[in-house]
Amino acid sequence: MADKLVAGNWKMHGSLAANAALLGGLASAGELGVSCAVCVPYPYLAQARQCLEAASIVLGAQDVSEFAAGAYTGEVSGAMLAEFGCRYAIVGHSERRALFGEDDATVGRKAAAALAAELVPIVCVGETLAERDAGATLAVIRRQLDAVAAVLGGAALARVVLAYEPVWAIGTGRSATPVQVGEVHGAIRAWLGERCAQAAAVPILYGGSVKPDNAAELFAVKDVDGGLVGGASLVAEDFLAICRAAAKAQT
Ligand SMILES: O=C(CO)COP(=O)(O)O
Repeated sequence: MADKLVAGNWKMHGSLAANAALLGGLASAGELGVSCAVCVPYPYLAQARQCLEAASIVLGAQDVSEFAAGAYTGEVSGAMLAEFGCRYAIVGHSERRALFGEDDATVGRKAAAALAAELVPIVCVGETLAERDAGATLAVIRRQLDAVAAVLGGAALARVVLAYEPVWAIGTGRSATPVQVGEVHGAIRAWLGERCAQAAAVPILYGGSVKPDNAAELFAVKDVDGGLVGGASLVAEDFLAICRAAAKAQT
């Protein structure tokens, strides 16, 4: 079985001083026994790269432009991120969808742009509470995934990471239950199986209030290949505890 992947999403948090302490804590942890990434704000990529040079933790960005280059003020291309040592780029995070108007098609184009720059897109999908209450969870996720597949095609799905992040579980302290997570991850795996020969090898992460005290039970769920961690990734001991829980779940 491939290593689980734990990716921290710092969101718009940090400062040079705070990052130095956090990254120093991560770097001093030694071998984690799991694949691990931190997705930091753009200006801190160079700092994170330097601090994590000797560590096995890799870098990611939290977004990427759908465009390769040109007159797109404020945008950052995949090639730029690759130059700064990024391996991953989160695309379609629910905060980008809800607060910055990214629609399903845009998310698909961003995933394609990441792949074109040889980055691995971490494609986020997830339902709102209203959608869950209306019984629309799987339909919403299928719609979001279909839009990505429409741009990428089936074969390229083998090169992405998917992340199920129920919107109602993000930053709320209310994680989805293992049963809820298992149902959606199973549906995503089945969706992959209809499109991609390597469906079993595509990592499907869970995100939404992953903490040290619930990580083990979430990572034990079938088809959960790791986590996308927000708030807890800002505290070195918490993030490392989550990584250790993932490593343990592999064995
Ligand atoms: O949005 C998330 C990761 O991308 C999850 O955030 P929290 O872990 O803070 O709930």
